Amino acid sequence: MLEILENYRDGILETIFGNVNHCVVVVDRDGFVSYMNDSYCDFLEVDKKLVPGKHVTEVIENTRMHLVVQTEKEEIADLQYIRGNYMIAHRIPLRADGKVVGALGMVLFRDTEEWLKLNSHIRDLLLELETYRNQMKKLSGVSYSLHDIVSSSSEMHLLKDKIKKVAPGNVSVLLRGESGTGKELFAHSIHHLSERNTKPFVKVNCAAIPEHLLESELFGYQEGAFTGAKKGGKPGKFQLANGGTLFLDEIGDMPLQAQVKILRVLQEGEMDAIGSVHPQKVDVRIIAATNQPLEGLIEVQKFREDLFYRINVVQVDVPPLRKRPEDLRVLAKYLLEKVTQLTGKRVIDFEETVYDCFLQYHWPGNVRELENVIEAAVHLTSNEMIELDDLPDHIKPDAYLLHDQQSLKAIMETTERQVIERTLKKVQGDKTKAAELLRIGKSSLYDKVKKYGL
Ligand SMILES: Nc1ncnc2c1ncn2[C@@H]1O[C@H](COP(=O)(O)OP(=O)(O)OP(=O)(O)O)[C@@H](O)[C@H]1O
Repeated sequence: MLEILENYRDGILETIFGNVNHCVVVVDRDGFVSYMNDSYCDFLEVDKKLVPGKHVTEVIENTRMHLVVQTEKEEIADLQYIRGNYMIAHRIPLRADGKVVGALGMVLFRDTEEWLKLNSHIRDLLLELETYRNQMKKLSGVSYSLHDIVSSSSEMHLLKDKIKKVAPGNVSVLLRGESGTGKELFAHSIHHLSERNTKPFVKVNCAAIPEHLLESELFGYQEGAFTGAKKGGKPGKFQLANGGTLFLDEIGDMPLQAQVKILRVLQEGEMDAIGSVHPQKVDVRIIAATNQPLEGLIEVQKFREDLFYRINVVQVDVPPLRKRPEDLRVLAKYLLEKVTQLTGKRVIDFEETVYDCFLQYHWPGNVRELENVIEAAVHLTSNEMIELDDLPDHIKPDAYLLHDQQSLKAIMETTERQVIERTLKKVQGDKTKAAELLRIGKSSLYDKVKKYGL
């Protein structure tokens, strides 16, 4: 057996994988393609002879093969956004002599349509499930699950794994991260994956409710509690969420008085509606979110330390978009499809220069800002491909050159820095590849990386 494998390795690989309908790819330890079968080459429309030796990220859109070699963890039946649709793929680390030497990737279904066709017998089931899911969303107020969180970065992958682990329990979760990073999507997903998912998911935006109304919003009131109180009283968000999950968004803006009351509910499981003399039992799971440094608010006595420890049982940090450039392409495509479906306008993709521009911009408003930029571009463009001209000026790389009165040397250096930074991001920090792409010597690239502190 060993002899056959050693002498006829390529022939055997080709016989096993070459004749199957599935797409198969093998990469080495550094993520360079060692083998790709005919089905995969045909699907990607690439020349089979040119593929070996290329980095897998250059050949396969949104691939995670190079990451699987690093994480050494298999990914089974993962959804991967490619050529305008989701395909279903396995990625398995290849081990030899106790270490990972590469990875094997197999596409089980090239798109979700193929999956549905091949599985006509479960199609009805899927449709039925979808109907129930929609009904449940309406009943419980949940509109997103982990599947709706589009990403291809390892940071988000790890985060989703963490969510899957903490969701089933009853522990309080504190979601931290800049505005627009997707904290609310994670809150929905936690509820969706918990045993409480048939019960309500209720959101309170602590920053949007005026301070004097917050308490009655949270705890409700009894009839006649104050002048102007509604007949029959009004239930608060805690009562509405009973048995389910209460999502306290922007918890850093919660007034101190309301914080004391919330703490009591969390500690004793009971609350008082305004004007009521009898405490009421409530059972809610708390998920809180903030983009403020709560520790700083504790120091200036705007946030209670005891409440902080109660809600911060598990902390989930959602990274800003600029720290996960691998997500930009998949997110941009996903959001483009979302926007075009709503507007009905046919726009199919972005020019490569637009993706480059997205990579160099720092996205202070994160995914929400990306969505707004794409929405505006779809409205402005007259083409099927979004071009640089369709983007707002402030995110374009040359906006700096047009608006700033600086010396030519300073402008050239800024441009050089941006180009190097962008190229390094594109090749995941591989300096040899970056030097090749920029057609400069490796030592020259090292000097510039040092000079600009990249
Ligand atoms: N990974 C993602 N995949 C798909 N859509 C996303 C993703 N992340 C964010 N979004 C979208 O971006 C927008 C902002 O997300 P969300 O409201 O969850 O952010 P947030 O962190 O809660 O913001 P804020 O702190 O301002 O409340 C929403 O329209 C959401 O659907």
